[in-house]
Amino acid sequence: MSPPSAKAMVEVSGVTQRFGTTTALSDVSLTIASGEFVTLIGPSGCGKSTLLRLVADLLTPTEGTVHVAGKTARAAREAQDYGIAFQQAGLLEWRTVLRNVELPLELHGVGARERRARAEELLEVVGLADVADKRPSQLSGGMQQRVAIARALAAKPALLLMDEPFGALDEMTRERLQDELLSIRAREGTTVLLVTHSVSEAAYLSDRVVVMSPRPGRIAAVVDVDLPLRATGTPTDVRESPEFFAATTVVREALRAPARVASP
Ligand SMILES: Nc1ncnc2c1ncn2[C@@H]1O[C@H](COP(=O)(O)OP(=O)(O)OP(=O)(O)O)[C@@H](O)[C@H]1O
Repeated sequence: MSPPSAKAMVEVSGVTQRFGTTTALSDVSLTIASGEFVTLIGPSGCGKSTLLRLVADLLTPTEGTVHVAGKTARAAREAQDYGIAFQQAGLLEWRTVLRNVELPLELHGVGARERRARAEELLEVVGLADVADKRPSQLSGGMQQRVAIARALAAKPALLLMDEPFGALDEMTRERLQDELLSIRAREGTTVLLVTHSVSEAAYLSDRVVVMSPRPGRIAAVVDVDLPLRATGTPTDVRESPEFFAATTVVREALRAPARVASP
């Protein structure tokens, strides 16, 4: 077995995941470079969440290996090398919204004053400053998801693992948070692995879109996305650019006939 490579943030090698008689993933290998933004897309049940959970060490692969930041997935979890925002927000009901966002900072031993300032800043970013003192159950599903996103970002992790983080949000909030995520990523050099069902979201955010096929889940195609206007244009320029439309077309086609590696 080859050692994990130095510059890879995530290295999944020959992973098969079985649940009883169900093979959720079959021989999946994926390397994500440090600073890369990769999305997983594919039909329901193709194993996207399973792959994310393996990287997060919430599952141990039946076969194969997973390395994160040059360590085993277990060691990376223990070192809290990544932030997680999953479909179920997973907030702690006995803590206020603010104290939920502070949690990863507490675990990293950050002092109370700095913790509070950072959590307040992030609640501002996700547009929830005014509900900082509420309990999670007093918030709508979309608001809870935004708290989970703020919490995932709190400790400025080198790696963000996100499972449909924008799923329950209205279109305007979704686009605003997508842009916020891109600017945080540009600022901090964060590596992101994100699961989505949205072709346009995948094309808009990613350096690479990994298209998965169902039963058993495999990587069917990898689409490189290059949107030159990301560097110089506004979000609207990017969303209306021919390169963006070309990328969404290639991803859509790969989803329909997933059997090749493609580039727009
Ligand atoms: N803990 C588990 N126990 C048994 N089967 C599981 C478990 N987790 C996932 N599966 C099965 O593995 C397969 C892949 O599930 P997974 O949730 O990874 O798919 P997905 O692509 O994320 O789906 P969706 O897009 O609907 O969220 C499915 O057949 C699912 O039923």
